[in-house]
Amino acid sequence: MSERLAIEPLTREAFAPFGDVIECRADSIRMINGGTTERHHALARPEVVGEGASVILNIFRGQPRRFPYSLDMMERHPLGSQSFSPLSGRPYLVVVSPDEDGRPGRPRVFLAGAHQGVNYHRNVWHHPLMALGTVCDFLIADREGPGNNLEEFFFDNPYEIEEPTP
Ligand SMILES: NC(=O)N[C@@H](O)C(=O)O
Ligand code: NI
Repeated sequence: MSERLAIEPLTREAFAPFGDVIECRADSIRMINGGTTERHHALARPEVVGEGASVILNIFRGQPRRFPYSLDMMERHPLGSQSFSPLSGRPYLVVVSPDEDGRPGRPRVFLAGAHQGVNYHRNVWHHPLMALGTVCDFLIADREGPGNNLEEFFFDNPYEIEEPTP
């Protein structure tokens, strides 16, 4: 019997140990363009390390996950951060874990709204993209460059995630 993981609402505070939430905030506003535009400034800072590395922008077109979902692995990117910003107007799941002696600890599952992006800090354990309901596009900022930027870990006992209730 797999251990079921609860789904939490995504908040800046709860996600802080793992990265940034990219969403409009009253304290991030800078009025620009003659007062016609709110600039929500520096909500996250992409990070890449290593000679010849650069930050790139990508679009991921994700297939929806099926539920109940068996969470059997996590990954991390030791050489760079990775951000996901939804482009399709739908919520999605974000799954992260603390590091425990080089392996992911108990995962935490967050339900992200269509107005919320996330930026995983460098080397933070997370599950690959989890789109919900239909094919969804996401704008991704992550790293291109030399070296291996992907570490995966497979659990001996997968966890289970139930379908999120809307
Ligand atoms: N492989 C890849 O670029 N995607 C993953 O890193 C992910 O977090 O979805
Ligand atoms: Ni990733």
